[in-house]
Amino acid sequence: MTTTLLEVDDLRHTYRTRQGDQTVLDGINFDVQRGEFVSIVGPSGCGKTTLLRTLSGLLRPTGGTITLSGNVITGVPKGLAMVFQDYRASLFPWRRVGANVEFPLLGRVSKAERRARTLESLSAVGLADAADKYAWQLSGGMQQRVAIARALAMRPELLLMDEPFASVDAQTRSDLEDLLLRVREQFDMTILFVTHDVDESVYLSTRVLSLSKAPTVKTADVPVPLTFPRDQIHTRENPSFVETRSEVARLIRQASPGGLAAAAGAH
Ligand SMILES: Nc1ncnc2c1ncn2[C@@H]1O[C@H](COP(=O)(O)OP(=O)(O)OP(=O)(O)O)[C@@H](O)[C@H]1O
Repeated sequence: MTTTLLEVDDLRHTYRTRQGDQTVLDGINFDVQRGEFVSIVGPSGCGKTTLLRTLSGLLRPTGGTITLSGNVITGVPKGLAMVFQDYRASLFPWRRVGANVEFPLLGRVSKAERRARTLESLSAVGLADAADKYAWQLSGGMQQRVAIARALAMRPELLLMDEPFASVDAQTRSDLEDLLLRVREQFDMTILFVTHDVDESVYLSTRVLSLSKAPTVKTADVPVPLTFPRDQIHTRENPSFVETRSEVARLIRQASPGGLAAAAGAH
């Protein structure tokens, strides 16, 4: 039986600046069921980050409602964690890895529980031995694994990820994708994942939502007809993968005709 974890109803956001108003989200509707892995794709600047910021309670939308586990979000909700693209800005470089993972739990759970969760989360991302290192001593991919461990330690019902693998090299990215699928299963998490990468969206997800350019609406809700576990070679060769990736790529192209080439005036 599926149960709804997140409900987004007619979500709207207009930035009010000195240069004038800019409507970014223009009535977005979707639900996420518990256990789903939903990716969001759309043209650059369409408001994906704005959407995640409203979902995380960091930005109050100018219209619509967001409900998590039946509660309307009015501030930063419990049960939610977020991983950003820029791991350098999200970790404290001068703190040890263990202290970074533990940080959001301070004042929330007992010391023994913090220790246990930190160890479990770092083990899950393959960094149990790195707890005493400083974050600055780690590679980019390892730092992003620490950021994932920190999110896991919070035991979130919903994990929001904003292009988390966009700043690492291709091999590290594949490794992180597979790691994320493993920990999702181990921790029984629901994930909402923003990415620019069509292949990544299909590889990871149970469903892909595509957005138009701003003022932004949802243009399609594409189910991914692939089972888990997934495999970087075989899944990507699967005809269902190839077909779904073409569909998502077409949707993005339609949303942004000409793409960057048109924006740059290229022929
Ligand atoms: N704090 C803000 N004040 C005013 N305008 C903003 C603010 N944040 C974002 N915007 C504008 O809102 C629009 C959407 O930005 P947002 O970062 O949400 O898009 P995005 O889809 O995540 O972009 P990208 O794909 O390039 O990462 C952009 O035109 C941006 O300039």
